[in-house]
Order: sequence, then structure tokens, then C-alpha cells
Amino acid sequence: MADPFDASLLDQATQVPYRQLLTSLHYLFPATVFLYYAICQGIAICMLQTKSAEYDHPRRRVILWLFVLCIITYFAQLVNLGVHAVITNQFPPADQDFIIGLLSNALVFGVEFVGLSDSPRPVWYPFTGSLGLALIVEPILEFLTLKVRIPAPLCFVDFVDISIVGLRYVFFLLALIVYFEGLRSSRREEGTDSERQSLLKVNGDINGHASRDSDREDQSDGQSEGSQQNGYGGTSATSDSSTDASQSPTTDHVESPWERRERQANEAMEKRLKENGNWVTYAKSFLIFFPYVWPVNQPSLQVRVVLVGLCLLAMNAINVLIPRQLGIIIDSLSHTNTRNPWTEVLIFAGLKLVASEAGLSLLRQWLWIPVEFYSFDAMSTAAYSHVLNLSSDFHDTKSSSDIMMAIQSGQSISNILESICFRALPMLIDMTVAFIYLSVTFGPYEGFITIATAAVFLYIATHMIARLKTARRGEVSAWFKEHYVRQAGIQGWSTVTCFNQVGHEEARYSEAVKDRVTKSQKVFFGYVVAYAFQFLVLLSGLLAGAFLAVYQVTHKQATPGQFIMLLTYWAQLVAPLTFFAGLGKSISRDLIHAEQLLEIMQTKPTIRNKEGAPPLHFTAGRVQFDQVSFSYDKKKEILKGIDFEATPGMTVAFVGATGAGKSTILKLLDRFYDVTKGSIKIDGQDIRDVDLFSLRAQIGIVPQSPILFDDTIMNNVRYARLTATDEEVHEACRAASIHEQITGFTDGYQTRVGERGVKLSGGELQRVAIARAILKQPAIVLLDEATSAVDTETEQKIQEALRVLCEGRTTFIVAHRLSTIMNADRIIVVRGGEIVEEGSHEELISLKDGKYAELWSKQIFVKPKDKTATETEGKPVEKGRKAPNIVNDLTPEATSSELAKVKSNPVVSTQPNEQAKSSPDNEESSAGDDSEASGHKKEV
Ligand SMILES: Nc1ncnc2c1ncn2[C@@H]1O[C@H](COP(=O)(O)OP(=O)(O)OP(=O)(O)O)[C@@H](O)[C@H]1O
Repeated sequence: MADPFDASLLDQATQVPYRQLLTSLHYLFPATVFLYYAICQGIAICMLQTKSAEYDHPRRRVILWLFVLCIITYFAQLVNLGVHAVITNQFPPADQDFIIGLLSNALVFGVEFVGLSDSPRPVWYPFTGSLGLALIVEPILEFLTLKVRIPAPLCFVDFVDISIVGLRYVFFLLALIVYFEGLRSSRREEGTDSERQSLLKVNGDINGHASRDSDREDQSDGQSEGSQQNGYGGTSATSDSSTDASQSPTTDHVESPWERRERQANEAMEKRLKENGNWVTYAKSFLIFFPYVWPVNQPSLQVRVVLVGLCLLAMNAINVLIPRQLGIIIDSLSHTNTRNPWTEVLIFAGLKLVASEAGLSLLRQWLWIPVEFYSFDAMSTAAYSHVLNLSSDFHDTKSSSDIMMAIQSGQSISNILESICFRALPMLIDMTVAFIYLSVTFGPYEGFITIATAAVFLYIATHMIARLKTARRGEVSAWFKEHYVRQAGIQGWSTVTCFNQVGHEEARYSEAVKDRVTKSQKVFFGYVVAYAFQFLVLLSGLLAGAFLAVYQVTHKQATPGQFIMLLTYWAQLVAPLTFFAGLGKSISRDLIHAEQLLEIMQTKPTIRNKEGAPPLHFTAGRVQFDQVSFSYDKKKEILKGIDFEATPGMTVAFVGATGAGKSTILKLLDRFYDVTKGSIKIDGQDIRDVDLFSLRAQIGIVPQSPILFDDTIMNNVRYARLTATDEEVHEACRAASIHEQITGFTDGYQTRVGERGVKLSGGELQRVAIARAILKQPAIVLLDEATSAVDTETEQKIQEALRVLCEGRTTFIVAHRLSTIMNADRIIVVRGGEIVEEGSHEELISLKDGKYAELWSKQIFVKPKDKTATETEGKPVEKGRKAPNIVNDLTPEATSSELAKVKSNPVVSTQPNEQAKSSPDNEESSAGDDSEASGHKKEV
């Protein structure tokens, strides 16, 4: 081969520009192809093209082989060059740029090959564009090579070289032709297919041509990978199908709660990504957190952030200076320069101190900690406040544990930023500096070795970790199974012992532990092997670099100190490389967590104050429901045209079957939801037009299942009015007939009630809730089955308490026990979301075929104070269970008088049981009570 460094050639001035161009092209060509590929892949990922790429190229495998052949040709050229060097006894070959160019091209097309083989349905333009670039540049390169060598006569080796280049050109060309031909033929077949296609899709045949696909194996790989990827983001096609799959879990794998949570979070992220259309818009949605991570109005903290940035830059400089200084010390010791070793060691010690935990690191932490805690503080407070201000529809649909986890996810956003700004960016700078510095010190070969080692390391690390994903998943579910078996055995110990199943449980647990241990070992071994491979790559890189450096030191092209510098520098690069290998995974995990918080922060409260809404001007307490309709889900109407008016001080009771919509009416009045149609007015003002706070200030509610805080009784009652004195609290409790009981507790009013009030009985809980409502002194009272959990005697006491509470106030009561509302001014019977009857007790029981009369007759036909009907009499009903719906808690005298009234209504008196059976409401409300009623009818 003609030597391009031949003096005779160099002398030719005309060759100089060509030579310079050729040299530049050797470096520029691989760099350009790589940049093009990286940018295109970046765009494809950002625009979610990689996720929606459904096109399954029928000749992908052929193209992959052509890529392999192209890469082989680069190595063939290198071998050819080596042969030439041996023949001409010029070893190592002098044509450095040429060799670097070949190696770089092999590396770049190697990276593309790996990218193509890893994605069964790739986005093609990064690959086809690279092939196109090669088709343009390769002839130019060859032309320049020949031009620079002329007029040297071409030898055999040159001919071999030209043939190899020609062959490669053919491979590049063929790859492009195969791509376009495959594209054309698959489109053609797709057209015919769609005409022939059966109406039912064959499983897995997404594009209608999987069955004839030569890359069937690849496709199945892809699908499994796609479904795996669904964990951390699969293609849209696979994610849809895998979502279906996940909805119908396979028989051999039961999804653990942890897996379900992860899967749902992933699916939510995928969905949001798809909605946003690309990663950039998606990432922009996180700007909502900007005021919490960036100290907006805190200049002192902002200065700290800038100083932290400077610290990081200084760290970058130190990372180069330390190995360099070590080299200088070695050189000064070996007298290859005139430097004083003592001074150099002192400088080294100074640099080490600055780089240590007591130096820049300490300074950085000192600067950063207030910023970090600002962010934590701002994010947690904002998330908590946002959640508290969201409306009922949100709280009714989200589980509290999910909400709490999401609030804690605020940390993930700081984690992402810290990973990128404080670790990834400085490490990237470190790597770039290392590449440049090593290239300058030891020449471009060393730079190439650094880059190639980093690329191979990252590939191996990311792929081996990804391969362990399935094994890791198996380990986690085995861990959950073990946990479950253990917990079930311990929690159900009495059952296990009673049934003599201790041995069985031991065997079950031992099996679960064995399974988990086996899986853990597999994962652990997998990690060990992965690390071994990663370090083998690093070692190979280090050895290659060290050999090159030794060669240069022995040829006086470098000093021993520089050799030491190289070894130290390499050791320093291991940490960034390992970090980068796991960066994608950690960012995607943090993103998924941050996504949960983002979803909450983007949720707007549906119940909001109108702009400039005035406070409610309460005058008397007239409440009007004007043709109110309502639906929770905007599909099924729960309330239909509810229309009534409560005059000030009136007591209105709602009765009806369970699920009829009674509690919903109360929720609408307290504006937990807004009506879908119609309006609710208080003293003539639409409740949607007044300030929400002022509305709720006028309303006191005793809910069906009151929730107390895990605090003292005193604090729980006082929660209604934080400024109330102890005496006022006592007074409210006296009015609620609970004072005596509280003072009987060991700690009196300071007794802690436990989580959600678990330490109180159902009756006590309800009375504490009534006391709380009494303390609030509301203008309008809502009682939603306020006495459902108490026995009849306690209830009579509570009735007295309620009379105190409701005195002179407009009151709405929901009750199943009709005896508790028979004195209400108006009773409204609700059925299927509609008012079917209304009037006073007397009016309603005299109605023929009346719903209320029917319910009432059922109640009083039960023998008064009957033991079977009121089993729990004398002691509060077990918490969480309602007292029986049909209870006759009237006195015998009252019962006789009511029976007389009912008997005057012939339909009701003759056929109470038949009516009960034929009524759908009764079927819903008290199916089990019918027999009870009929049974007692005879007795009465
Ligand atoms: N938050 C909610 N989201 C969706 N649907 C709901 C919600 N709350 C209640 N519902 C539905 O609305 C209907 C009416 O419920 P509501 O609680 O008003 O009935 P109710 O008459 O008070 O019943 P009960 O006497 O058992 O308390 C029911 O079918 C119920 O399933």
C-alpha cells in the first residue's frame, strides 16, 4: 500500500488540501453519522415515535446481516493494513487517522446494529439516514484516498483495500434497497391482506402479516419485550394489548398489590404521555412544580444554587487535576523534569483535601441543604393543601393510602433534578474532559479506547440489568407470597391451632421461603455476573489504554507520570459509567412516582367559589330544592327532579329504601357536590353563588358514620369550634347525653379515642358527633341516620339531645326507624331518586297504597319491645352494624293507637305482608325483615 506519509507525496503542495480534507473526513464522518443517529433517535423517543412504531419490516433480519457485513469490512481493512505493515516492516502502521476512522466507523455502525437488533419495530429513519450518509461520503473518502496516493503505483494490498471498500458500498446500497423493497412489498401485501382479512383479529397479528413474517421469532421476542416493557413503558400497540392481558391475569401469576400499584402507575404514565403527544410537552407539564423546586422569592437561596453549580464545576476541574498531579509527582521523583517533588506532593495533598468530604463536598452540602429542605417544605405543604381543597368526587374515588403516597412522591421530583443537575451533568463533563485530555496526552487512539469502552460498558450494563427484570419481578412476588403466608398464619393462629393445621402452615411457609430464596439467589447471581461482565469490559479498556501508554512511554512519547495519571483517571471513570448505566431506570422510577403527584396537582376542585362570591346572608333558614337532579358519574341519575321547600325552623325527614338517594340530598345541601340540574336555595340565595366557607359555617352535620381523630374526646368535640371553652364542650356533651359516660372513663375528657374513634362504642361515637354538632351551633342541622347505631333506650336519650340541637333550626333528618321521625313537620318518601310521597305522619299513613303507610304498618306490626326484634336492647349495637331497620320502639300504648290508625287504612291493614313482598323498595331495604314482620303480625 502506498504510504501517504511518503515525503515525496507530502512535498506535493497540491495534495495538501486533499490530505487535510481526508484527515478531517476520517474523524468527521463517524462523528456525523453518530450525531445524526443520536439526534434522530432522540427525536423519535421525544415524539413517541418509538412507542407507536407498529411497522414490522419483513426484511429486518436481512438488513441486520448487511450491517454485520459492513462492520466486518472495516475490520477487514484494518487487517489488510496490518498485513501491509508486516510486509513493509512498518509496525505499528503510521496512518493513524485512517485507523481511527475505521475503528470509529466500526463502533458507530456497531452501535446502530445493536440498536436495530434490540428493537423489533424500530423507527427506521435513523438507520436509513446513516446508510444514506455512508453512500454519499464513502466514495468521497475513497476518491480522496486515491487522489492523495497518486502517483504512487497501486500494489496488491491497495487493490484488496479498494475491493473491500467497494464491497462495503454494495452492502450499504443493498441494505437501503432491501429496506425500500421490503417497505413497498409489505404495503402491497397489507392492501391485499386488508381485503382478505377475517373480521376477527388473530391473536398477536397486529398488522395482519405476522403469520407470513420471516421475522416471526423477532416479533415474538418483541412482543414479550413489549409486554415486559409495559412495566416501564411498552409500545402503544403492545401496551394496549398488555393492558388487556393485565386485566385478565394469567392463571399462574396472581398480581401482588405492589405489582398492581406499579402497573397502574405505569399505565397512568403511558396514558398521559400519549395524551401529551411527545416527551417535551409531557416534561413541560412538570413545570407546575417549578415554584417548589426553585426558591422563587428567595434570593439568598438562589445565590446558594448558583454557588452549588460553581462547586460542581470546581469538582470537575479537581477530577482532572488530581490524576495529573499524581503523574507530575511520579515524574518529579524520576527526575524527568525539574519540579520539586515536595512542592508537588503538597499541591497533591491540597487537591485531595479540596476533593474530600471535608472540602468541596462539605461546602456543597452546606450550600445545598437549605435549598433542598425549602423544596421539601414547599412541595409537601402545597401537595397537602391542594389535596385538602379538592372536592368530594376526588376523595370518593381515590384511596387514602394512594393519596398519601402521592404526597410523599414530591421527593421524586427533587431526585430527578438532583440526578440530572448534580450527577449526570457533572459526570458528562467529566467524561468529555477525560476523552479530550487523554486524546491530547496520548493521542486519538487513547480517546477512541475511552469512548469505545464507555459505549460497550453502557450497552452491557443496561442490557444485563434489563434482562434481570423478569427474574427480579419473580423475586418480588415470591417475597410477597412469603409475607402473605407468614401473616396469614400468625393472624389466623387460633384457626390454625383449632383445626390442627400447624404442620400444614409450617410446610406452606417453608415452601414459600424456599421459593423466595431460590429466586433471590437467581437474581443475586444475575447481578454478580452482570457486574463481572461490566468490569471485564472496563478491564479490557484499561488494558488497551495501558498497553498503548506503555508503548508511548517506552518510545519516549509519554512520561511514566502520564502513565500513572492514565491509571488513576481510569479508576475515576468507573463511578460515572456505573451511574449512567442505572440512570435511565432510576429516572423512570422517579418519574412514575412524580407522575402520581402531578396527576393530583393537576386535578382541579369541582366545587369552587365563584369569583367574588358573597358570603351567605342567613336570615331565617328557608331551604328550597327546585327541580334538583344529580348524578355522581354524569351517567346514572341518582336524584330526579327533587322539589320541596323547608320553611325556617321546620323539620324535614327523608325516608325510603337504602340507596334511594336520601344521603345524597344532604350532601348536595352541604355542597359536597353541585346539582346537575335545578338549584338549591337558602333564604333565596343559590348555594352555588355564595361563599363556600360561609355556607358550611351555617350547617351542622351528624353523619352516618362519624369519624373522630386519634385525639382526646375534648379535642374531638372542640374541633367544631376551636375557640370553645372546656365548659362549653362539657355543656355540648351534656346536651348530647354523653357527659356522664365521658366522666366515667379513666381519663375523662382526656381519653384518647383511637384511630377513627375505634375505642368508643357505636352509640358513644354518635353522641360525641352530636355533641360536636351542638357545639357548632349551626343554623341548619343535617342528621344522616344519626341514631342508627344505638339501642332504643340510648336513642330516646339522644332524641332529647337532638331536640336541643334542632330547636328553632331548619333540620333535615334521614332515618330508617320511622318512630324517630314521626313527629317531623314533613316526611318525604324517596324512591329511586324521586319524591313519591310527602306530608305529615298522619297524612301519610292515611294514604291508600301509600309507601310510607306500608313501611309504618310493617314497623308497628312488630311486637313492641320484642326480644327478637331488638336483640341488642340494653346495650349499644355493635359498631359498624346498623340496628335492625324494622324495630317497634313505640310504647305498647303508642303502638295500639298507631295500629288503630293503620287499621282504618284497609289496604295496609289487610295485606301488610303481601304489599311488602310486591314492593321493590322493600325487597331492597328489608328483605330479611319481611318474615319478621309477618311472624309478629299474628301475635299482634
Ligand atoms: N360517592 C359516590 N359515588 C358514586 N355513587 C354514589 C356515591 N355515593 C352514593 N352513591 C350511589 O348513589 C345512590 C344513592 O346513595 P345514598 O347514599 O344517597 O342512598 P341512601 O338513600 O342514603 O341510602 P342509605 O339509606 O343506605 O344510606 C346509591 O346507589 C349509591 O350507590
